[in-house]
Amino acid sequence: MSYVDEVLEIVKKKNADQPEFLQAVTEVLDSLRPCIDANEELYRKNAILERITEPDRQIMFRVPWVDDNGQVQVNRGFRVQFNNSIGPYKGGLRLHPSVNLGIIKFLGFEQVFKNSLTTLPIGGGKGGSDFDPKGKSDREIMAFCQSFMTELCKYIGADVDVPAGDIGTGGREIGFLFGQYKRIRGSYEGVLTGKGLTYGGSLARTEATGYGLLYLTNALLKDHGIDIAGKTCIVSGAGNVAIYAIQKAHQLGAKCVTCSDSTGWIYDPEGIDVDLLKEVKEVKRARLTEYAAARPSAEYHEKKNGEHGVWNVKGDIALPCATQNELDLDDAKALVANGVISVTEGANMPTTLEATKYLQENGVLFVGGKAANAGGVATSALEMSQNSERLSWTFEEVDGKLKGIMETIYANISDAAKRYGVEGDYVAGANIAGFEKVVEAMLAQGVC
Ligand SMILES: NC(=O)C1=CN([C@@H]2O[C@H](COP(=O)(O)OP(=O)(O)OC[C@H]3O[C@@H](n4cnc5c(N)ncnc54)[C@H](O)[C@@H]3O)[C@@H](O)[C@H]2O)C=CC1
Ligand SMILES: O=C(O)CCC(=O)C(=O)O
Repeated sequence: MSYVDEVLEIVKKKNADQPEFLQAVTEVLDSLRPCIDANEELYRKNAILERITEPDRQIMFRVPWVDDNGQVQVNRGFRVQFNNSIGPYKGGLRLHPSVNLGIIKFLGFEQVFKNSLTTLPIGGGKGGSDFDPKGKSDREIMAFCQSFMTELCKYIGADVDVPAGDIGTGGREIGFLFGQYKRIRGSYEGVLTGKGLTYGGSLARTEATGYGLLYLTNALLKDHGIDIAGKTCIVSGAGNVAIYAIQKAHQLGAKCVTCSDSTGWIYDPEGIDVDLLKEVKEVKRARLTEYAAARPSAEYHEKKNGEHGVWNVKGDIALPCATQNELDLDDAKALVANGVISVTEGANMPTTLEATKYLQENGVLFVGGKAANAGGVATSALEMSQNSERLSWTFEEVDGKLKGIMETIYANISDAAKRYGVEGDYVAGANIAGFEKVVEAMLAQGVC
């Protein structure tokens, strides 16, 4: 049996109840085959695959907090510190009722490769809670964040582990978490990224994941002789990533005609109005029905199970920016039938394994989230640099570095795929390029 198959079997046995983690590991190890085969003896002797698929540590804790009725609520908190071979653990905190250990492990595992691709010195980790921020008052959010950080603060630090935002964790939550860390540890340090601009945040971090997604998409299309200007984009999600992806796509001359949230989706043939979307989602934290009510050109569709939603809309460029496994095989078939040119993932693992395979086999240019959405964490690393030197860079400086990083990521994943004889397979290219750097560091640091 090959080394990859042996380790896949072990991982499946050890983590049988964690489907998302198994999906992420299967995708990575399968696509690493050419690289592993070329170095099998060395990697096997050093148990590289066994070590890279097992987190350094998994922390789970109780998060008690008091709601507005005086009732004590209890949630479960997680931080998975996956691999710190190339830098301190780095990755977001997800607050969503669906969060469990397997989901945090899949996200932490992906973060190891993604962070390596950024070219910056950051290891991989992820955390979160099954707490649902929807419908909570600001005081309830603060109570939860303070309790969560009271436990988490024992395990993190500017040179140890630096959390950030993800689904359900935005500027408001990062502020409450930072305040509690400072209060307990007595240290004013860059322990979180995505901070407000008055207390150590970086310009362009809010925009970075969405902007970075478009910088990479543009580099991909250019390399294939395609002009992004004039193209139609289909976008899912209506949160941080989706909003700034739409904004940058419009700046580049494309038109985004859809967005979605967990209850429904919008088709707006005149192009999504970003200012209105920001008002509805960032300021009012409301549903997309409010967007439709204020915009005569928009149609609102209630989400129905089994329907393709935004993936049925005809477009050239698909940008999944909501959540994992939101684009399945049937959706992929609908996209191909409608002539989609590219799919670049703003979310983490939004496309199922079967859908990815179908898109690739049908000639769609496909770049997975580890490369395509790396602009967020890359800019977080730039925030860490600014905190270390006690300086703030201009928006143009940060945005310029972000663009350069995304273009380098595209060049590196494209080159890695070519080196291993799988030209144009950007999933394999990203996994190989991310893996090579981490493994070199692991080998240099001995058995740990
Ligand atoms: N915020 C960041 O810097 C980064 C985020 N990501 C990933 O991007 C994705 C989106 O994250 P954010 O925009 O930050 O979160 P967010 O909380 O700002 O927004 C998430 C959006 O997706 C929608 N959504 C959630 N589940 C959905 C579903 N089942 N169907 C349709 N819409 C759904 C929500 O209603 C919300 O509008 C996640 O997969 C996250 O892990 C990846 C890299 C960095
Ligand atoms: O900025 C960060 O550290 C985290 C971003 C993130 O969670 C992600 O890349 O999925």
